[in-house]
Amino acid sequence: MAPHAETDSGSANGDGRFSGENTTTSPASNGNLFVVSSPNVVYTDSEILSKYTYRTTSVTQNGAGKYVATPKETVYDFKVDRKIPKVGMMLVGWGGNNGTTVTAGIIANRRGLVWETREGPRAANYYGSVIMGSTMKLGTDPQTMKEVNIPFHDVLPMVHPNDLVIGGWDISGMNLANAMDRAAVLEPTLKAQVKKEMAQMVPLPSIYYPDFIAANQEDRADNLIPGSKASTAHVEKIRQDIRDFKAQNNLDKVIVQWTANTERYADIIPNVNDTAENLLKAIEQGHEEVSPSTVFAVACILEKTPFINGSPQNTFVPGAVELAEQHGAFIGGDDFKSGQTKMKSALVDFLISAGIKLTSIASYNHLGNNDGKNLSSQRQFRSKEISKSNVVDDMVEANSVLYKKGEHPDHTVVIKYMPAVGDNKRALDEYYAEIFLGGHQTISLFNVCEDSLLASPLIIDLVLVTEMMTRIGWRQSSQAEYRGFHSVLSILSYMLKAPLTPPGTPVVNALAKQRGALTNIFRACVGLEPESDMTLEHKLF
Ligand SMILES: NC(=O)c1ccc[n+]([C@@H]2O[C@H](COP(=O)([O-])OP(=O)(O)OC[C@H]3O[C@@H](n4cnc5c(N)ncnc54)[C@H](O)[C@@H]3O)[C@@H](O)[C@H]2O)c1
Ligand SMILES: O=P([O-])([O-])O[C@@H]1[C@@H](O)[C@H](O)[C@@H](O)[C@H](O)[C@@H]1O
Repeated sequence: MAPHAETDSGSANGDGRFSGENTTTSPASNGNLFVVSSPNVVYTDSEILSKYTYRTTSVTQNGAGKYVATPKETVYDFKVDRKIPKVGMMLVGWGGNNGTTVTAGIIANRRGLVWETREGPRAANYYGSVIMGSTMKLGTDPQTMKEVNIPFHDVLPMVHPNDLVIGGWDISGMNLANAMDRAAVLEPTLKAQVKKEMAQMVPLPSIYYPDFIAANQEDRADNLIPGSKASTAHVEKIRQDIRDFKAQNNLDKVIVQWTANTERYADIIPNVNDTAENLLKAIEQGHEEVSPSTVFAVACILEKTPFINGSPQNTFVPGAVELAEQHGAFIGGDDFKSGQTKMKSALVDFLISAGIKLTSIASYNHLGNNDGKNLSSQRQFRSKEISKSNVVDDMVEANSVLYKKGEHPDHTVVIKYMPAVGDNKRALDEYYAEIFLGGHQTISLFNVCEDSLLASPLIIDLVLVTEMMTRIGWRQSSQAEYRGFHSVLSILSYMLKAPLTPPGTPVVNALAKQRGALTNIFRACVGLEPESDMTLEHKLF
């Protein structure tokens, strides 16, 4: 690859900051903060081209049953489209606690709002967003030997959330200002500053198949597309809604997220939803087992609009995954990982990788929002119980020193609906473990999660990362065409409880590994090695 060249429109300033072009209204999205000086990285007006050597270790077993570890190198070419597009975020369940909260939060940030609270003034921020609120190590200053860390958002030319155009659907026709009041999440002094704008926002009518969510949701359902089961007409209506939203707002692309109620699991039925062809036929025939979320997924796939499932149900039945692969459309899920489970995946990772034998997890919470009301119905709770329970599997299976094959900690999940606490979920967890010489360690946690304020930044991260993935191409040899990543975006796993992965690939739930994958894939796209904590430069001199 030719030595890296900076074009006039993207040149390093005197201080080495790279002032990229295609700036938008938001300062933080104003190109990259840095430039990579490498023969493997080329900056053009429209692209970042990098050659990346991916180093892994292939492990086999020899005749004597001994592992043989062989270092492997694969050279990839990555291409990043540097033009930051105008992006729409369409939420299914826009009138819910998460939908109203994330909408108010983006408006507050866009306008730089400050509001009074009992503890004094508070200013809009994106805390809790890994992309907007965290940093990554770029490298080390050779003079000072100190780490240089940059905002995560600056590693690639990503969209700024302030620039997102927001819309969506809800079975409740309440405008966003009244729905924000219904959610009872935000301070009145903040609501007062955004309610005028939000009162103009009214969710599009949506599809409602009563059997998939709790019966106690029926009283909200006053904003419906006719029809109480799947149909091709429903798919086409949703596709048209997406096209209309894109045209009305002059958007380059749209990302759709499901933040509507948790549905019951759909049965996987041969000749119904097991293949793409059967699923489309089942929808055409109005099969009762096709859920609203799967209809939305199919509509988005056919519209080549990325679709992310923020709830725990099995939206992506095998036929939906196959359809996404056939159409080269991005899908991702499942179930935002906001508070109790995020803590669990970090704590379990720490305990087991410290050689402490976790033997039981009691995971209880109660909450009083509409999500909790929906989950008070057993079939909807079951969807959540699955996503909250499976999050430790990979960490347990990876440690054969502590756990025999098939052995795992006891794990129970309890969720109770207690209206009085509203959106401020109380999570009570007990982690019980065996330690040295028959000892025990008991960790009890009381974790008050303001659920929508924790989930809303994840909705933003999912949109920003998904949109970025639509602008990244890869190939394995210079003769090949660039392609997109696999349709199933497992790179999103850090934000999700039950990560969806390409068929046949393993699920990684360990939080540090998930963040490492996100960080290092984005670094690779600008030709940088994975973050290494070896710091040999501080040890070998
Ligand atoms: N907030 C969190 O911490 C968190 C974390 C993980 C997952 N989740 C999941 O996110 C989802 C939303 O959470 P929430 O607190 O905003 O719930 P919510 O009940 O306040 O909002 C859900 C919204 O979806 C609407 N809806 C239901 N069915 C619909 C359909 N078919 N089409 C369009 N709209 C529909 C409802 O009217 C409601 O306004 C839930 O499934 C929840 O389990 C939330
Ligand atoms: O905090 P977390 O484990 O990510 O998950 C939350 C659950 O604890 C809560 O009971 C449920 O109502 C929310 O939708 C969310 O799933």
